[in-house]
Amino acid sequence: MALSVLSVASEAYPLVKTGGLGDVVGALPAALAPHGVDVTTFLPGYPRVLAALEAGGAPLHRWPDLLGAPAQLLEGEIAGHRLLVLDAPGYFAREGGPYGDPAGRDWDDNWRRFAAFARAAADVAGGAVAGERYDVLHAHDWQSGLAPAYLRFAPPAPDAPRTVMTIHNIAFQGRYDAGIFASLALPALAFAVDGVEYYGGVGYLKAGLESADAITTVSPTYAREILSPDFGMGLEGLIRTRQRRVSGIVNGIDTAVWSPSADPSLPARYDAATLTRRATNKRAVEQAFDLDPGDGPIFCVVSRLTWQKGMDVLADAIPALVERGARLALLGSGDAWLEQAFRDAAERFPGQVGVRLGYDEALSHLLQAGSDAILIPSRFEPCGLTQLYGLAYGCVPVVARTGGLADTVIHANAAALAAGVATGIQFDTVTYESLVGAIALATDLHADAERWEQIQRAGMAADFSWATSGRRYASLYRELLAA
Ligand SMILES: Nc1ncnc2c1ncn2[C@@H]1O[C@H](COP(=O)(O)OP(=O)(O)O[C@H]2O[C@H](CO)[C@@H](O)[C@H](O)[C@H]2O)[C@@H](O)[C@H]1O
Repeated sequence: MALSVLSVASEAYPLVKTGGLGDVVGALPAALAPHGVDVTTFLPGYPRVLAALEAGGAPLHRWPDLLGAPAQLLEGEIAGHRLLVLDAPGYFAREGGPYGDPAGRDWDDNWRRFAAFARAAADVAGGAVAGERYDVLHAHDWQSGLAPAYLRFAPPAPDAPRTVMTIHNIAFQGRYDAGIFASLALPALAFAVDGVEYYGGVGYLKAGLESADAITTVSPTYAREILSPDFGMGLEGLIRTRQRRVSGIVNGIDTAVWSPSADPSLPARYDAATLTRRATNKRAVEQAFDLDPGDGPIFCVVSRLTWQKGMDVLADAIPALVERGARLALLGSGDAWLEQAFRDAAERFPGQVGVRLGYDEALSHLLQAGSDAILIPSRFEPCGLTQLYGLAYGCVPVVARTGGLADTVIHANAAALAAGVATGIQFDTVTYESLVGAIALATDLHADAERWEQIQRAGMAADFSWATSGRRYASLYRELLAA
């Protein structure tokens, strides 16, 4: 019998995406359908999510007072799969992004917005909404972290769903003052070390990790790394005590969106047998980033510009990159001082460094299809998707050996090159020396066209579709139900 899952998240591509979370949540329904799992996605009713719903559908449920504001439940579709939306204008009818105003400042009431969202998700999955029944509630990241806690502290119900909490990014934890607890409508006993209490305040991700039946993160290496203080960011103790319930399931890529042979954003489509067509895309990258035309390698970056992503080290390495005859095309947005550092670099090296600050989905596809290599010097990376897109597009990933980057790229050492299995370049520790060393190695390998093509082809032949990981999530859900 088909198993039903409510996938609860603050983003899902193509309706709302600020990063990898959106990609993964958007891909899960199609990834799980072949394994007999029906996924319904549950999203907050941001203006662009509501705009995508067909007008006129009657609400499935109404909350007169959901932690302080009225709300209703609407139904729609996302990429051919079922979608539920929490329409709560008091919380979500705002200009700006999912988490902050148009200037990028976080909303002051995020704690209440995502508590209300999680409360509603727990109601939907827990049987409080007529007609809705789920075997599993799958919560993603801190914005949904209270949902497993609301279910856990609800009165016992015979067919309560099992719960899964997935960590996409442990750096964002949803940590608030103890003063908000009274407004969360949880029983007093929930404010405890093994409940939602976190270092004297309230922790949303912590609450989910403590309450869920299973914890997953998005690569096996990262699942091990978060047991240590360097990567656990304060949650390592809790994760260690629940270690038996933790697993790492690597993200796949949505091949309906990311296939160079069928990508509508590309001037020239291609596959592993027609790699020479990438030259047309490379010319388009040069134009889009005001780079001098040339045969030397173009390194690209598609990233949030933050400390996590090692962007400060990259900014330092730009002169060395240019000195080796390479060019850089960077698309990203994030911390103001990093944006400024890259603007300065583009001014200092016109024709060699091109920078586009902002978010541009189509341009991110072009960069993967026209650049020679993608630089990912992350200090930590739960899985990473841009290296997977790079592999699929013949844009060779140059990555720090951490988290999912370590799990998905085969380093071009002599043995891997001789065996023809190398798919990219890895380097240890995110320092200036190691990054410049990796850029130098990539530039040298690129100069040997035959060898470079072998690396590109090996990456393109690797399977990062959802086939394997979809099966692993389905088995996890089934194990929880059998337990
Ligand atoms: N300026 C821009 N314009 C257009 N597109 C841009 C962009 N900046 C970034 N993107 C896109 O956003 C996504 C980023 O995904 P990642 O997985 O690389 O990192 P992120 O840290 O957001 O995700 C977190 O969650 C995911 C999902 O689990 C984990 O893979 C990851 O390790 C974890 O940090 C990619 O689709 C990328 O192309």
